[in-house]
Amino acid sequence: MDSRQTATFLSKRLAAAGLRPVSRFGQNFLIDLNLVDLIAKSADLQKTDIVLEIGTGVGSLTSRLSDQAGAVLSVEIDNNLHQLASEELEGRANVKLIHGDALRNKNALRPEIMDHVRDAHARLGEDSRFLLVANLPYNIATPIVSNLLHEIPTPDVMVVTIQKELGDRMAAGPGSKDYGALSVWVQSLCDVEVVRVLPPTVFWPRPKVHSAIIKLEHKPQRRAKFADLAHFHATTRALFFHRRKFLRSVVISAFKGRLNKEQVDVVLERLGHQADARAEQLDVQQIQELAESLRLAEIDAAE
Ligand SMILES: C[S@@+](CC[C@H](N)C(=O)[O-])C[C@H]1O[C@@H](n2cnc3c(N)ncnc32)[C@H](O)[C@@H]1O
Repeated sequence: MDSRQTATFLSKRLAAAGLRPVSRFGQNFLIDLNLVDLIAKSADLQKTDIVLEIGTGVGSLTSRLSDQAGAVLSVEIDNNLHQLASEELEGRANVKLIHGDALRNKNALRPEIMDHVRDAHARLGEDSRFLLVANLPYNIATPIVSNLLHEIPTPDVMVVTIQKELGDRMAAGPGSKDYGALSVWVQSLCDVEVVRVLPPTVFWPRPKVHSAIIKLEHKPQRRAKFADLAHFHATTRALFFHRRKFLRSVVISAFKGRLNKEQVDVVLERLGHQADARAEQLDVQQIQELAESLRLAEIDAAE
């Protein structure tokens, strides 16, 4: 089927069930089946892999994942689509569908998700890989990826279709307008690769923006360097919260009540940051060093 035929098929399939795509749920279905294959292929799936998909839709990517992986867990917020996908995927013993919001709130996943992943790990063996492979709804792509990086097990690989602009932010380096807390957070733990930029025409209905298939490869040796990952993430977000302000005043206000101005100055001077430095000029390693020095200064100050 070419893209037009797939779009027609999908719209008929939904119409037969009395449904139409719901824009608030980011229901832009991938209609170029070669790209559905490219997403699955980029994950290089094996029969011992556990795959999480957020946004089952009508189950087209899910069925490919089920063919190639050991276990697939797919979450869909829309009850109508969840029902359609359940019919579509019936009889696939390695697929578990969950109906509900994949997020408990902006900062946490639905707890059931990781419970299922850990169960699958116990079944398939501790050496099995855990992957996120999904055509993500745009509005929750950042919290899904960011929150998963806090989870244990952390996905070994994430292959996701997201808004291109978000992919640019994940991959950006210092000095670029896209560089920010998300770039630092993601690159501190993963290698980031833009696999393919996708025009709106490969989706039905067409979104207003370009998308991209992004591959994130988790690097456990990078993670092992952090004494307190949650503190690092919170500090990174605070450092980029007021992009135009000087680093010194950003740090002073972010650490108010924890470090006084003199203590902040000691840290900044020791790391060689000038009075007019801004967070966006510091590379990932410099942000890591700054966050860790601030954490240690905070512990000293509390003693
Ligand atoms: C971009 S579509 C992808 C659908 C399908 N996997 C595909 O590739 O064509 C995103 C899907 O995520 C679902 N969704 C949106 N918000 C969600 C949430 N918070 N939790 C779980 N699923 C969600 C939408 O209903 C929609 O089916």
